[in-house]
Amino acid sequence: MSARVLAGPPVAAALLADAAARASRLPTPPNLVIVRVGDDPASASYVRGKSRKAGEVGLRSTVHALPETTSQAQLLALIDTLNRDDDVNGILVQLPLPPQIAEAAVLHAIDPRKDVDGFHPLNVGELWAGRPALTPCTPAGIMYLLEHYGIPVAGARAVIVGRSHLVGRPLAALLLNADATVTVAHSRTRDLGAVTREADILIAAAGRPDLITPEMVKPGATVIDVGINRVLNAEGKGHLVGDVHPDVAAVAGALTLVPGGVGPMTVAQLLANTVRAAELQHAAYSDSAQTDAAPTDAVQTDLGVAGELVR
Ligand SMILES: NC(=O)C1=CN([C@@H]2O[C@H](COP(=O)(O)OP(=O)(O)OC[C@H]3O[C@@H](n4cnc5c(N)ncnc54)[C@H](OP(=O)(O)O)[C@@H]3O)[C@@H](O)[C@H]2O)C=CC1
Ligand SMILES: Nc1nc(=O)c2c([nH]1)NC[C@@H]1CN(c3ccc(C(=O)N[C@@H](CCC(=O)O)C(=O)O)cc3)C=[N+]21
Repeated sequence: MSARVLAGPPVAAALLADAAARASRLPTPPNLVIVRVGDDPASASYVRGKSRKAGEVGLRSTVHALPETTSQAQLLALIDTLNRDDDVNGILVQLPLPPQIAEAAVLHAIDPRKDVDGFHPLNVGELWAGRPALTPCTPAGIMYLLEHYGIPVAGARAVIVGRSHLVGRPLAALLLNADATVTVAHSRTRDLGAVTREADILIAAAGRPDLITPEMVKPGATVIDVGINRVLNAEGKGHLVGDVHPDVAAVAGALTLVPGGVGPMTVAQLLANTVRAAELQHAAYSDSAQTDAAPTDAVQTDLGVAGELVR
């Protein structure tokens, strides 16, 4: 048996085409600002990829590359400026940050309506309350991929390996909201294989090459590989592998590959979130114009969250 490959790029293209069409109906092209601190080459390369894709679908994007020595106060000052700038629709601060900057302080500071990563505590809370507004890109991209390929989620047993704020936790919320029965495993989980073998849908997001081996997978299960691990081959050349051993393809019913699986979905979902944020901001502005309220500043304080519930 050989598993069906759930390819990411064609599905990402469909999501991007939809985002581009929606963007073209807005008065100005949505504007995404990406902030990165330090000179990690992998991080710089992701950011370039996101920015290039933004241009391809008719969005504007700006990258702020700050030095490794940037203080927390300096980063917060930049975020404050971006929050106040009505021409900025989405703000993404690339993680991880250097040790002198507290991640939580930064994520709290971003205006929740511009929080295209969905990491602000308001957006996290709304997601867990079952009222998702702006949702984290990798988990939302995985849900889109499952839906596109017709993988049933309601009633399914879903097991996520990894509990990060970036992937594992928000994905658990999205799967729960979609009526899956969800288990979240992590490094302290006892007998990981016994847990993962229960899964109809198994998501590996641990950042450990070959963590998921064939005997850990129920025959016919759908396996989603989120891991991005740079490893050296025998000739000393670097390449990317996921968290799932290649032999899992003989057991699984369907699976994603690395590269070419979840990664492109993450980028596409980021741009879809940017368009969504811009749509909500424009709708809020025109609603307030109808009621003669004072422009933007008043609107900004009246609105709670970047979601459906502001309507
Ligand atoms: N494709 C994409 O678009 C994206 C890919 N990634 C990739 O996904 C992977 C995970 O990223 P991220 O969530 O940020 O990583 P983190 O390092 O923040 O979290 C890893 C999680 O995996 C758990 N874990 C680690 N080792 C094991 C193990 N042996 N058994 C069980 N659980 C384990 C950890 O457990 P504990 O909490 O106990 O420490 C932790 O919860 C990385 O490879 C990253 O590069 C990330 C974002 C986007
Ligand atoms: N605030 C924040 N938001 C993020 O979403 C975020 C982050 N920080 N920090 C780092 C992780 C990682 N991440 C990836 C995005 C795209 C690919 C991607 O496009 N991967 C391609 C391969 C790319 C290559 O070849 O290098 C693929 O899997 O096919 C991978 C990983 C987003 N992250």
